[in-house]
Amino acid sequence: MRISIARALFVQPTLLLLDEPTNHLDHEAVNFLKDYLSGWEKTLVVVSHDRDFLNTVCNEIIHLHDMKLHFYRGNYDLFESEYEQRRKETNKKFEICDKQIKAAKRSGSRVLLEKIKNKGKSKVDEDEPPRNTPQKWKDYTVEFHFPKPTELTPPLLQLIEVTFNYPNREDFKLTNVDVGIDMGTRVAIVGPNGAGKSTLLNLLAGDLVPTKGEVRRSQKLRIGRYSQHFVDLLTMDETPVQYLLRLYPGQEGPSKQEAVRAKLGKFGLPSHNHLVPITKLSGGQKSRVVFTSISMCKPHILLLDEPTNHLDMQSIDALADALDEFTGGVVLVSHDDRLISRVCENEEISEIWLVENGTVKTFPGSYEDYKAELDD
Ligand SMILES: Nc1ncnc2c1ncn2[C@@H]1O[C@H](COP(=O)(O)OP(=O)(O)OP(=O)(O)O)[C@@H](O)[C@H]1O
Repeated sequence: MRISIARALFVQPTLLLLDEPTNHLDHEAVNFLKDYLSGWEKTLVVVSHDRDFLNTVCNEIIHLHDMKLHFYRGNYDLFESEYEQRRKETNKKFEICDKQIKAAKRSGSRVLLEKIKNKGKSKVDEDEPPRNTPQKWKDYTVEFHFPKPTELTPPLLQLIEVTFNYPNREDFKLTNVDVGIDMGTRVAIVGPNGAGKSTLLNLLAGDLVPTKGEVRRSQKLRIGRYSQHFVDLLTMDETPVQYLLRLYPGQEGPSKQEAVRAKLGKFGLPSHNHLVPITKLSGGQKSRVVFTSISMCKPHILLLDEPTNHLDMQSIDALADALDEFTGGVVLVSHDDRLISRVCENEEISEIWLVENGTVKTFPGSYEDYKAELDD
């Protein structure tokens, strides 16, 4: 990511187009990019889910809503408050019109009903308000949910005095790694790019085997994992419904297919995408299939590596809400400030693991303290 951004900036373009530029960048690199782009005098068009980044570099927001582009002046915070205002005003107009239509129907006055409903339209449909009468604002809702896991006796997962290095990589080694996860644990793994955060997560998951030391894992432990690797591993020629029914055939209810579709819908995958091959879905849509699958495996621990890279802001908030409610353990590697802040909100139950200089230490402070230390 650093290389492709450097390449784009180097040619000093008149129009700079950036698609999720903060994905994969560490805190320092994001700060550099924010400063650099704040002084950018030419045109910049950016797609990003990074609220803080948008607040710093943007002075106009284009919002795609209800199949139309809506233009807002100002940064993301201003967009958000104006959006909310537009939403409230639209719904208020809709409610007034709806009340008038209901009152006219009750009165039995067809003339009055036509007058309200028929502004600019010749045919009156009793049940459907015509398109030019005020419509209810089309809200976009998404709800993530991870079911309550069965209780297991602690410790759930432990790395004891672990050392790890990749074959033929003399320049990188993790040593003296001593960490543990239990039900209710909230951990954010932080550190610079290339420090070993994903490596640590892979050691916890059992995908990598320590060179030295011990891994203790509760026998019945189920782990839910998210990373780009898992998105790439989806079977692309299956539909989301086929894929999930193959993994989890025992669905309850009269229709197994409908049970799976209801879950996909909650995770924000529109229904017209449920029955098309996964290969035709966008990155964000594929990641919703992975999240649905994680939820269906009823995990005790969630190991999440950059889960927000393809998610929109509403979905990031929905993920944060779901993690908040989840009673199992959560270990998160993310460059998304907002998500880490949410996961580590309660300092009593959360920990920051700092991966740096070849080892892992618990940072003595909050995530805000960690960021302040980096900014000094
Ligand atoms: N499969 C592999 N084989 C050899 N070296 C690897 C492998 N995977 C990662 N590395 C190296 O191990 C080091 C740590 O990588 P890792 O992906 O764990 O870092 P990270 O902290 O997650 O980085 P980032 O923030 O950029 O995602 C890097 O130097 C990387 O080049």
